[in-house]
Amino acid sequence: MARSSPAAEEDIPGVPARRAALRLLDAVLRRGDPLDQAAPPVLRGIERGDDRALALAIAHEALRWMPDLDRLIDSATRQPLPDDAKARSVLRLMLAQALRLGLPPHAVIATGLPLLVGGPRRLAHGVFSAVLRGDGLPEAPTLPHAVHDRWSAAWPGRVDAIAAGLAVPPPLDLSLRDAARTAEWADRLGGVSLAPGHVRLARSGPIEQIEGFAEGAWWVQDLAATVPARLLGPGEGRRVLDLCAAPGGKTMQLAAAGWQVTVLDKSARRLERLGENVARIGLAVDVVVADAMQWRPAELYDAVLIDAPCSASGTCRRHPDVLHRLVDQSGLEDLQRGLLERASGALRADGRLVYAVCSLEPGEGEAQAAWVKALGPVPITPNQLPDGIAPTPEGWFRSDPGMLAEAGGIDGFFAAMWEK
Ligand SMILES: C[S@@+](CC[C@H](N)C(=O)[O-])C[C@H]1O[C@@H](n2cnc3c(N)ncnc32)[C@H](O)[C@@H]1O
Repeated sequence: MARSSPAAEEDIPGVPARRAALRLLDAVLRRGDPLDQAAPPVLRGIERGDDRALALAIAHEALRWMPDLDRLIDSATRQPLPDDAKARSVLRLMLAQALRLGLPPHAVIATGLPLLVGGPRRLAHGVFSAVLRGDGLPEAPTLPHAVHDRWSAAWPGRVDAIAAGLAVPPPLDLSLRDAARTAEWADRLGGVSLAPGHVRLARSGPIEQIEGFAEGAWWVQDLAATVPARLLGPGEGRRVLDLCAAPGGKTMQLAAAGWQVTVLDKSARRLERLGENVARIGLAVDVVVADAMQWRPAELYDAVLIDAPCSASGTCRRHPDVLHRLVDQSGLEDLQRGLLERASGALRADGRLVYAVCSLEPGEGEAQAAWVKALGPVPITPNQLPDGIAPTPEGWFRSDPGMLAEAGGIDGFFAAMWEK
């Protein structure tokens, strides 16, 4: 049989999406790029929205289940493929499609093997078929070794629940512009609410098609990420500094709650997105593009919210790439302390400071909160948190992806509050 040329294979429908998924995997594993950052240039050449979504879904599931997929691959080869072998990556993607996305094996083979032009296609075909004849994946993904060891030490007894929380892609959480209409929107969208101003939907797909998007009735935001702004309560026209604000999830909550918001971020590009988001919701804020470590406020604020840059490991349900990119956090931890000092300086007397990170690393959360000595702690109360989550004994908020399992889970987050 004549071998088909690479160009002809590229024409097979579905191959470009798989090729894009392979490039995404490569960007994360080889270059350490965040998937969100790698995706736009990789997906730009793919015309159809559903193909772009498929490429992302394949990469997500391969990263979410990678240690388990690797174990299955190794169980079906006499000589283990090197970690960075293209055939291993292609097999991870093929198995993620068959075992996680439920795509028919013949379609997976037809669109997967063309990625191995001139490579060990026969071997890949054999391994794929052998794995499909086996027991498949466990109920919960196995965490990469380094992550498992670190979280076992940090959260004794929680690591299995955290891994179980990663087993399925999370639901879609919406924050409402008008929290007084929570029951109405939950009903209209067929969702459930776990806190005022929050609606959770089981569905995924293009968010633009969900009712209320065009009129700016809501924005997408994980339930855990809504806690820091909730802690500050209604603004009643008072002034808040939203430090490290882009792309603006917490900004919109604060503005919708009646705060006069000044947002600051060092990324002009991310602030552009914040501007679009805020405009869609019909809110207005003052914007400062600056490095928070250099900027000096002209006046003091009634409140400051720091949503500090961090490892983002708490978002591993939505962004499984963070499991494979976790690096030395010491630089970030220094920056977080610097931001805490700067923020205290921007607060007026009696002003409140909230510090938050979407991290499961205690060094970025609990240790930073314990380090703050110059301000008076304001313990978080149970009614400030979603039902089912209690404040820690120190009066902080700590969530992890194993919590609220029956209700669809929650991201890992930390928040603490002080008064000057
Ligand atoms: C966790 S994200 C903020 C998410 C945002 N608060 C929200 O709710 O949508 C952290 C942000 O910190 C910004 N950032 C990092 N270092 C900074 C610095 N030194 N000064 C100002 N912003 C910084 C990043 O550009 C990024 O937008």
